[in-house]
Amino acid sequence: MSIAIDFNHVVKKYGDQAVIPGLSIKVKEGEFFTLLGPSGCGKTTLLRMVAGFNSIEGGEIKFDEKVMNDVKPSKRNIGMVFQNYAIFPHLSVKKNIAFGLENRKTPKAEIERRVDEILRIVQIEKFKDRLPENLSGGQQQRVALARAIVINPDVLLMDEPLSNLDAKLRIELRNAIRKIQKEVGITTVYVTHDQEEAMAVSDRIAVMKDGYIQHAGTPQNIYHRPANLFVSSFIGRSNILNATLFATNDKTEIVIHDKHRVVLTNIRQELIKSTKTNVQVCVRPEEFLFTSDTNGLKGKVQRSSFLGLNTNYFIELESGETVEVIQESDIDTLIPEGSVVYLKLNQAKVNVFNEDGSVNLTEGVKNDAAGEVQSEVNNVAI
Ligand SMILES: Nc1ncnc2c1ncn2[C@@H]1O[C@H](COP(=O)(O)OP(=O)(O)OP(=O)(O)O)[C@@H](O)[C@H]1O
Repeated sequence: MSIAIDFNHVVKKYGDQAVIPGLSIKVKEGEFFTLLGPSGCGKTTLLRMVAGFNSIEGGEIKFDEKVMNDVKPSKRNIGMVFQNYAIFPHLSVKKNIAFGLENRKTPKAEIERRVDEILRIVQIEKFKDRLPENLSGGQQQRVALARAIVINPDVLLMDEPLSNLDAKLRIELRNAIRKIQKEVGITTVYVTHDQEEAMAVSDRIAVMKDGYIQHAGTPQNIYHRPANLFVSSFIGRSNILNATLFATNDKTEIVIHDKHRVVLTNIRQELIKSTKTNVQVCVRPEEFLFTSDTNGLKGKVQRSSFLGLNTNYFIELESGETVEVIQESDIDTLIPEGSVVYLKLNQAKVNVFNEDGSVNLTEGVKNDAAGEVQSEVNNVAI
C-alpha cells in the first residue's frame, strides 16, 4: 500500500536557528519525489523528519490523513536506503533481506516467498548466498534497496544512495531504482545534490535553498520555466545576460547590451509595473541560434568543440561576456575559432527574470511549492 505525504508549514529548529522556517508541499501516492539542492539546504533534515529521527518544531507531517509528528520511527512503516549501504556484513544477501521480516515475526513460508520475489525485482538472485564483502558497491546497494522494500513500507526514503559509486554504476543503478520504484509503486522521497540524477529518476523535483522549496515541479517544467534565477542556474547550464525590458500597449521587448532587440509575446503582463525595467535573461546553450542578421548579438568564437551529437561553442560577446552555445552537429561544418558570428535567441524558450532574479516574468512556470517563499515571491513589487 502506498500513501500520500503532506508537509504542512513544517518547521525545524536547531536551538534558535530555523533551518527549515516553514515548508509546505504534498507528495502524491506512489510518486518518486526528489529533494534537490546545494549542501546544507536542509534535504537530509527534512528526510529525517519524515522518518521520525528529527523532531518537528512547528506544523505537521501527515501520511494520508494521519498526523505523524509524535509517531515513533519504528511505527511509521518506512524503508530507508543511505549512501553507506548499512547492511549486515556477517549475514548472507538472503539473510540480510529476510532480517526485517523475521523481526516482524512473519511466517517462514511468507518470508521465503517475499525474499525470492524481491531478489528477482532487484536482480540479485545469483548473489543470494554471498556475504556482502564479496559484492561490488552497486550490488551491495541493491541489497540495501531490497532490504528496504521487502517489508512493504508505506514510504521509501533514500538519502544520496548513489554517491559512493563510480559514474558508470551510478547511471546503471539510478535506472534500476527508477524501474523498481515504479514496479513496486511505493511513495518515494529521494535526496540528492546531483541535478542530472534528479532529472533522470523523478516524477517531480523540489529544488531547495536555505530550507525553502524554491520550485517544485516536473523535471521538464523546472528546466524550461524555472521559478527564479537560482533554480535556472542550479538546473542545467545557463547564460545570464543583463537586459532592459520595455513594455508598451503594443508590444513587450527586451534590449540586450543596448542594441539587440527581441520582441517577447510570453511575458506575464500583470507583473510588469513600469514601461522600462531592468531584467536578467537566462538563455540555455541550446536556445541561441546562429544568424546572418547583423542585428544579432555579435561575438567571436573562442573555442569550438565537436562532441559527436552536439558541437559546443564558447563565444565572447562585444560586451566582454562569454556565452556557451550548443548546436546539433552538422556533418561537415565546424565554425572555426576566431570567426565573427551573430547570435539570436529562441524567444519562445528564453526566461526573463526581474532585476534581483527572484521572479520569472515569463508565462508557464508551474510551481507546486505552497510554502512562504512562494507567497513572498507572488507579492514581490517589480
Ligand atoms: N544536529 C544539528 N545541529 C545543528 N545544526 C544542524 C544539525 N544537523 C544539521 N544542521 C544544520 O542544518 C542545515 C541543514 O543541514 P542538512 O544536513 O539537512 O543539509 P543537506 O541539504 O542535507 O546537506 P548535504 O547535502 O551536505 O547533506 C545545515 O546548516 C546544517 O549545518
